[in-house]
Amino acid sequence: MKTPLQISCVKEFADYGGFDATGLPSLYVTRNPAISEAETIVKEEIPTVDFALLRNGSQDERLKMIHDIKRACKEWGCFTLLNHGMPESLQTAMIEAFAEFFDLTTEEKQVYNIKNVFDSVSHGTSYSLTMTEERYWRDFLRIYLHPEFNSPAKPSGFRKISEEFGRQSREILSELLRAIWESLELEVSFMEESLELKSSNQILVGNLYPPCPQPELVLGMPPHSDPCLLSLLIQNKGFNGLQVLHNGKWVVTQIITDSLLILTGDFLEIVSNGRYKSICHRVMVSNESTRISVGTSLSPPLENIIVPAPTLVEASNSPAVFRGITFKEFVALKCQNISKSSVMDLIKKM
Ligand SMILES: O=C(O)CCC(=O)C(=O)O
Ligand SMILES: [Fe+2]
Repeated sequence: MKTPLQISCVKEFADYGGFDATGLPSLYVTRNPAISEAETIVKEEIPTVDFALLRNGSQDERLKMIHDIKRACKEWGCFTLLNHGMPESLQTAMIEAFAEFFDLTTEEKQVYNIKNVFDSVSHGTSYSLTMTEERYWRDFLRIYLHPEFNSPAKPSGFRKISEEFGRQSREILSELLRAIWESLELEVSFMEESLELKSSNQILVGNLYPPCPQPELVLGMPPHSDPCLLSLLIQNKGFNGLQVLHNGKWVVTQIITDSLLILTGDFLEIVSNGRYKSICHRVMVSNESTRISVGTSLSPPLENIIVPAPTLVEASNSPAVFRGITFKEFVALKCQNISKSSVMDLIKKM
């Protein structure tokens, strides 16, 4: 029989129930309840943006949305997107398809065991690839969807659903990026040329957080920011595990079915020369329900060197805050430096 530590994924570990007798292995203990109690966790409303008004509203309505996006990006780094047009049935089907993948046998999933962050389809556990001492209560399946489409062979419906989910979310994220550009008073052509939005890198991730017997001691994901321009998140009904850091307080997000949650990423911070910061977020887990979240993000093509937008640098009369960097190099750096500030510091110009 396998002992808990020979079991590599949280799902197997939770299904196996080995911790009942042995307690939670110390490597999963990533929270100190005494420190956690001192933290402020609040339920504040995060800003909302109406996508229908951005797309089809009058000129005034559209301008108001650009203004709302600017405020949300500056003051929060996230917003709830309403009237986005993605059918609820497609969101549910995507979550279900990931659930079916996680329910495959260990042998079936093993084919995709992660070896490299750039693997086109990879299954793994915890947060960082470089297996540190700490483990997080999360299994994941990550897929590079665009410019080349990839999919696991099983479950059988996965390919079709992820293709459609990817296409619709890419359209939404691209439109939002254009609006973000406008909010920074940047030429959209700059984005088309230097960021090559048409061949942008789209990644799809499904996260599984099984119930944990001692949720107060673990984290599903540590505080982090996403290495992308912008990401979109949905989750299954039930436990609201995602928290975003806002003015020094952790705010519990409520991802409701008819809305999408949008988060700013590190490359938006780089391109905007620090005007829009990437948002720091973390994930809590429940002792009762299994949480599944699905995120998809747009990033610049792997090999393009991305610099802070020159017009923003000129306009502010101050030098560029960050050096130019490719997505590929940035992700490699990020894998070695989990905390966000250290990675951003590494690429800051002196
Ligand atoms: O599970 C969530 O809500 C967030 C997942 C996340 O932060 C990520 O995949 O980067
Ligand atoms: Fe994230």
